[in-house]
Amino acid sequence: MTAASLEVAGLSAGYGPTRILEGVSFSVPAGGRLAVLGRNGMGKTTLFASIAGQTRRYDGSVRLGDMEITGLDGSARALGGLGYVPQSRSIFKSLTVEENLFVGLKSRPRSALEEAYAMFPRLKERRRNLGSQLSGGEQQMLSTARTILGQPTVLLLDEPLEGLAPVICEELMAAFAQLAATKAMTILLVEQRIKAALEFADRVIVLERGQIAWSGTPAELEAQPETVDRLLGVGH
Ligand SMILES: Nc1ncnc2c1ncn2[C@@H]1O[C@H](COP(=O)(O)OP(=O)(O)OP(=O)(O)O)[C@@H](O)[C@H]1O
Repeated sequence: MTAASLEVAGLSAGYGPTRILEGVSFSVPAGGRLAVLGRNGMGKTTLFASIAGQTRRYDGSVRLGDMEITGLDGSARALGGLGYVPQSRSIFKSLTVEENLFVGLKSRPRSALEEAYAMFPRLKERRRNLGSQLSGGEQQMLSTARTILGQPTVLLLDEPLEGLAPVICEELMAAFAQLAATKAMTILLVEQRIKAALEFADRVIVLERGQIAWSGTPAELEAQPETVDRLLGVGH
């Protein structure tokens, strides 16, 4: 698998009559790592859900590599190579770890499960445990691994570190960095833990009320503490 570029142009989207995103445009080259930052409620999840085809679109377009995916529904976008790991860590709690991973395999051979276990050895240890018996960090690993088994060309990770202990955050970020280094997929990351996000990314966009308020490199953002305060709030 090789990574695909992602191009979002003039995207306005929301829920029913409620417009949340207004004219959002950015692109990520194949193999790029983009951090999407912003305070609570600024539209980060809505952006990912819109790229994944799960909101109402009013205007604009989304391209995945050479493919225009604007008119496709969520499952067609997934088949086209878009991997979405939502904030809710949607795993099947009444299935075992391994059964959850089978769902991600689609038509791939069972042996491909080893890719998931190599990325997250904890999942192998717990492969016969039910989803409901996993810690928050393990649920995040499972949700991510299941999506990655589908070999997406663009991967959206929505707040993977939310509510996790620092040691687990480090483990997850190391796995994401390893994945990014393979250049097998382009990765977009929404994260409230700004330091971790900036260490991971090569580009950053900051959302404010559904629009892009700032974009640049992690080093540029770190050199502008007033921008960080203004757009990301005190305490980050
Ligand atoms: N299903 C929905 N229906 C209507 N409005 C929604 C829905 N989901 C989110 N919103 C609204 O859209 C706006 C943006 O929310 P969104 O979850 O995209 O923000 P966010 O930046 O991801 O926030 P957080 O960091 O808290 O996850 C908020 O005002 C929110 O109340």
